Amino acid sequence: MKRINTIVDAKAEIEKLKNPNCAEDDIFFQAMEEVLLSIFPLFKSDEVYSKNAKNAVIRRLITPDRVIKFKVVWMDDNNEVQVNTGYRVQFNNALGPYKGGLRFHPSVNEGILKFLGFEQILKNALTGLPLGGAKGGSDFDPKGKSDFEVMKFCKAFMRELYKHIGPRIDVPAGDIGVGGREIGYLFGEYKRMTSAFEGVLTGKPFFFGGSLMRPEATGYGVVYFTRKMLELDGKESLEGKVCTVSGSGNVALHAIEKLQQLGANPVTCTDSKGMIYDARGLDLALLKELKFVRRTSLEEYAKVHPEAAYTPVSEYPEGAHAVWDIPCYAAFPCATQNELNKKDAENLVKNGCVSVSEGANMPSTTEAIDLMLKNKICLAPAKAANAGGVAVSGFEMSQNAAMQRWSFAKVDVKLQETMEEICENVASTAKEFGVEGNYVVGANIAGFKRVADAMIAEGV
Ligand SMILES: NC(=O)C1=CN([C@@H]2O[C@H](COP(=O)(O)OP(=O)(O)OC[C@H]3O[C@@H](n4cnc5c(N)ncnc54)[C@H](O)[C@@H]3O)[C@@H](O)[C@H]2O)C=CC1
Ligand SMILES: O=C(O)CCC(=O)C(=O)O
Repeated sequence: MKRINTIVDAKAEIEKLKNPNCAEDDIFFQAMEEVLLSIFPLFKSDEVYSKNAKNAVIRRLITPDRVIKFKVVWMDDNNEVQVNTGYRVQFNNALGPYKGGLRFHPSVNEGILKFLGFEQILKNALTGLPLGGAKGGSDFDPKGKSDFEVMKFCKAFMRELYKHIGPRIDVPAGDIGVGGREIGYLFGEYKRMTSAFEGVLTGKPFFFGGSLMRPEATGYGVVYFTRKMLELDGKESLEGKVCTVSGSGNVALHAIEKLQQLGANPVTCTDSKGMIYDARGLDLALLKELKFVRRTSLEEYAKVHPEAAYTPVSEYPEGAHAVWDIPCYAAFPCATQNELNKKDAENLVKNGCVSVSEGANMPSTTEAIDLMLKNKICLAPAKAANAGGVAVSGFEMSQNAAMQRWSFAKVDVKLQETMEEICENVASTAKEFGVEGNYVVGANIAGFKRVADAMIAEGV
């Protein structure tokens, strides 16, 4: 990359990196563009990054070390053969072993995993732990599959993946569609294939090496980050405030749990079919039963609580999402990428929302981010706000390596410290680069600098 003097130079260089023949890469490009444009102040102020083209840090950073793609063949309950595609994108290991989740969802393709892997590099750097960045998964759809089918798929998936991972090489974890159940099946097969009982996956069930609090970590971490961000920005705390949350999976339900513990009132959650709005406050025990045990739709919630409103996705005007139209003090998008668009951001601003904290990876579109920042919403970007999950994964790796088990309280204290340190680091980086209060730029610069310095130090 040539020397970049202006934002126009930066945009022109980024344009050259686009792959016009691959629509799947659009989402990866969205993630990359957000980062590269927002680290522009760094290029202007620090010659190591802007002038030292021999290191080609940007080109090296945006190109995955390798993309592993494999066939997964398994038998369903009718003894029919099923074929899926499996992937692992090992993106960058400048700071430590490749680390990042596995996603099982029909939308999974190489572009989505490249976007998630790229974000993971900078997120992992922000934790301060020795972790590189990776992501993987499959287009397998766990919805409607029996427990036995999920097990057979996981085992077939690991029979290919095990060749490429290891506790000092690459340590996968969960993401959408992959929780404790799936990690348990994957770990069982890894052990069978290698005879090694080692910390090769995180998010394991507690009885064979999982860390206490890993299931809660991402959702709790988002709330800890938000609490600190509001304090630093001199805003009122979350106590007694109405909050809106999207999603109803691992991240969303644990964010709701922590919000309730801090005295806030989370009133919404969503799944791919619709939204629950319960103004009296959500019945979390019921949500956990519906989503973690019965694995069923949110529509069931309204059958138990007819006072709550259920809005199916189909009933809402095109281009906006019902959940972001509910007035709130703080919003927590915790479902999936690009679930909060410009129209949604306008609704949040109109209704006086003070902060938006991204529990999901890249839930806000570029236009939504611009609009929220322009309107002075405190925006906690995913790579900082949801880093609690991978941080506790890092703690799980430490416990496994030392053959130790830490208490829930110990992990909780370390998680709170980590989220507060990330928040302070991001806030002070933004201030240092003249964009005080802009956590998006602060997170991108702070994460990028740590990885880039390691890449420059290791040479080409
Ligand atoms: N599990 C973890 O530790 C971490 C997860 N994340 C991110 O958080 C988000 C949620 O992940 P999890 O809660 O772990 O997954 P999950 O599988 O437990 O739940 C997924 C959630 O996303 C919703 N969802 C999925 N596709 C959707 C769609 N097309 N439209 C609307 N809703 C949809 C589901 O209804 C569900 O609420 C994802 O963006 C994931 O990458 C980020 C950091 C760590
Ligand atoms: O725990 C991990 O290794 C990764 C979690 C993850 O996939 C994420 O942070 O998006």
